[in-house]
Amino acid sequence: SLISETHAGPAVPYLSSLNMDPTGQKYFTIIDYVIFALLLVASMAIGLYYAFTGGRQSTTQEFMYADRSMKCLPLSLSLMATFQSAVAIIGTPAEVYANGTQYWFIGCCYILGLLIPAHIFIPMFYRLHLTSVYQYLELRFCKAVRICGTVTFIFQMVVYMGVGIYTPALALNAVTGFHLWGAVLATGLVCTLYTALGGLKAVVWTDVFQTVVMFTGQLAVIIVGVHQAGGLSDAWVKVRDGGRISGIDLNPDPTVRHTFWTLGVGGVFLMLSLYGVNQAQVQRYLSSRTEKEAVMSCYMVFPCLQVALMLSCLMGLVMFACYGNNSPLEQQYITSKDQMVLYFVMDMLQNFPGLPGLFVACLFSASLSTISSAFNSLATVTMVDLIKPHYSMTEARATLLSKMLALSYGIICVAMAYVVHLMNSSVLQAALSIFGMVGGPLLGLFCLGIFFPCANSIGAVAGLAAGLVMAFWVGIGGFLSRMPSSVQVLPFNSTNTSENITVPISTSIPAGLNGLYSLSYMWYSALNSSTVVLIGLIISFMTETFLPSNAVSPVEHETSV
Ligand SMILES: CC(C)(CO)[C@@H](O)C(=O)NCCC(=O)O
Ligand code: NA
Repeated sequence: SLISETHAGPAVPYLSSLNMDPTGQKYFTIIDYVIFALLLVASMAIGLYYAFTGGRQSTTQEFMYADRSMKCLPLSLSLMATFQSAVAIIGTPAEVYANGTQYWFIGCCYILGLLIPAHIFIPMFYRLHLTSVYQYLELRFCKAVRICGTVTFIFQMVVYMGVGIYTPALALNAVTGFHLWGAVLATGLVCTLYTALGGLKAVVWTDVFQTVVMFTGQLAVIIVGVHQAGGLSDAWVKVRDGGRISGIDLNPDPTVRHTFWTLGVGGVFLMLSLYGVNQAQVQRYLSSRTEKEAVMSCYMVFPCLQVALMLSCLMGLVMFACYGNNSPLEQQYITSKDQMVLYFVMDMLQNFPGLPGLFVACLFSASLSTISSAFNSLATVTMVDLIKPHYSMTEARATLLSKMLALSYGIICVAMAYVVHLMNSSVLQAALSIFGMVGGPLLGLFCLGIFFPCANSIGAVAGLAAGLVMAFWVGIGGFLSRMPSSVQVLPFNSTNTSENITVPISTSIPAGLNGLYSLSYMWYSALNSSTVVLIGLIISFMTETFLPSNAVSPVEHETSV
């Protein structure tokens, strides 16, 4: 069976430190399993519904772009759900518990991070009537640049999918003994099936359903948690006295992980790469009935994201109100920060049968909605950018092939989960770093094309390559140089967060390379996209000057806009 109720001893070594109640109260009850199963069944049912209604997914237009007939409300929920996975649900509360509400200021970057896509990227892409966002790169530069863009995107989403599917399964396994690979396979299978059968319509409508489950689960845990902490005012006093309510940190030092500048300004570039030029999102904009509706759906993402952010930050505060500085991590009931939330849920909600199940459904909803969007967008770009230009085929065959591609990406996703299993990092920072390291250069490539008419194809390819090299150099260099401290347990026992900050300050003005390596991961998008633009411009200038002009052949720039 997929779900085992007993622990596999040696496969999960840290379970011995879990201090399991001998009566087994931290295990799932049958109601919890039923609720989890219901989530999978309902998602599957939505997929089947769209497989057998409408055009029955018989054209690529329907499979990839929902016949370009979507309305703004479902689209906005789906846009939010795409990059809101179990990573955010688990990672944000753990971050807020340990370091206070500073991370909440990331909400500031949503303003420009959505206004710019709504008024610059969406109108342009929508009017070009693109089949994939990378087609723009061919219109602006040449086919080679398009293929580079597509391959970079595939890489980004495949890695991200691995993190997305593995995170909830791992946390669940560590805290409840829920079978790790059973959970990975169950979600991978269900998600692949409804995506391959129901196309974008199924993906969007399951996203809507899953968003509701996600918000409900979080809200339920917060309400019960506040009750357990002794009510609202008691909870507030505890988090305030524990120093978890952070004021705005205006420290301009770009190496400090979370300040107003890294989150509010660095975050804008992150948002642009996700909500401006990422195929998963652009596909949704392109599938709306009108351009106005596409812009509206982008606007509507703002309140949805704020609600999601608020719920996950509140969860961290409630956790602090319940545990104070006696974190389960410190007590060694768990082994990593990412297990905190589930431990909290299992610990506090024991007497509320069904609630742990609802929260697990919430976690998996968050991940299913992310992975399904990834499958669909990956199948789309592989078909439209890599296969169709080279092989002519009938519509029926193209649709069948797209469905097969969605299935294949499902298998790749499970394989990636295994790769992530071999690595070990804080999931929230890992996911946001991937966005910055691979999404950042892609953002730079689009900006080079859109804002700099003088850039040419050679410059674009060279710029993208330089951006990716910079990304991996700084990203991996930073990861390795932080290795020792990232393994250490954070100082939970200090009562004041400002004490946590003063420790590293003495060594925080490193020279040369170390300075670059200690750059906050929130600046990765900005750094890498600027690198692409800068190198792209320099190389364009050099090739225009030193090569005969017909050697670079820049294509007419956006004549149709
Ligand atoms: C990407 C943002 C900042 C905005 O959508 C947020 O949803 C987030 O922190 N996501 C983390 C990655 C994830 O949840 O998979
Ligand atoms: Na999601």
